[in-house]
Amino acid sequence: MNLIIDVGNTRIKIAVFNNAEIIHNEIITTEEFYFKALKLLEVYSCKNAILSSVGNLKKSQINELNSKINLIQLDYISKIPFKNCYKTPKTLGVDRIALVSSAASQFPNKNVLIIDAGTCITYDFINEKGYYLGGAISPGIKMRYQSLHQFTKKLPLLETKQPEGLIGGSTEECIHSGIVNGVINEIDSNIESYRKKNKDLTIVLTGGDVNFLSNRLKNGIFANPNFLLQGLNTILTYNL
Ligand SMILES: Nc1ncnc2c1ncn2[C@@H]1O[C@H](COP(=O)(O)OP(=O)(O)OP(=O)(O)O)[C@@H](O)[C@H]1O
Ligand SMILES: CC(C)(CO)[C@@H](O)C(=O)NCCC(=O)O
Ligand SMILES: [K+]
Repeated sequence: MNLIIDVGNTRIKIAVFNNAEIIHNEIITTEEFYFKALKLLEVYSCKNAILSSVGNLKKSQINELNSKINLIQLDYISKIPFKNCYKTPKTLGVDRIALVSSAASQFPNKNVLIIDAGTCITYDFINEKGYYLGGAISPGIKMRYQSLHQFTKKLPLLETKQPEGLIGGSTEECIHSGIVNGVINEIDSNIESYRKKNKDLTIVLTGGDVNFLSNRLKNGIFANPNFLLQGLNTILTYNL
């Protein structure tokens, strides 16, 4: 059994894999981290673990866990199942390394565009030769709501909501239209651009907003909320 930990910018996800199958999956807080990890180690008698962090987790918390189990901390020197052509490999987010590893293992010899709609929306492209070329980073849905509120005097902080239509008839409707229609147009139009350049393109959508977005986007997309966790499990297996 493998223990898989994904420390995102907003939330920590912890999972247990039996070979390629997820048998436990939950979202935890920073405070719960050590207790929950230890508990899962024992309950499932995990032998190996991997941790990817782009967020806040204290070094001491990681060291504590490291003393209990063989823990791989994903970084830019970890062994990965693709060729990294990013111009600044040292600054590439480890979450993106995990997503691309997932694509390399689940869709070998395919052009794959991975869209992770989380705190940020990231686009990552790996070609059929297994070369990772990069992609794009833009603000996530929640971040867009927060920034409109934070950087203006008059705009309220709203929860994500499907807009009634294109033309917002009130302050709230205008915000929902601007953000949600904006994100959907951004994603659909990026997909179109990638499709024009790559005839045979596999598209994967993941991240905290996957459910909100998947039926609002144009067709032909694999929605998989566990794509990043699966990538971490792939890297762990690859490094043992
Ligand atoms: N219960 C929730 N708490 C926070 N965000 C949520 C929740 N449910 C859905 N979301 C959405 O998920 C997004 C955050 O995604 P996710 O949980 O993947 O972020 P994360 O843990 O920071 O991971 P990453 O850093 O990889 O994006 C937010 O934009 C928000 O709209
Ligand atoms: C882009 C985020 C914030 C998405 O979680 C993360 O992957 C990150 O911190 N990346 C570092 C910059 C880069 O990937 O080039
Ligand atoms: K993300």
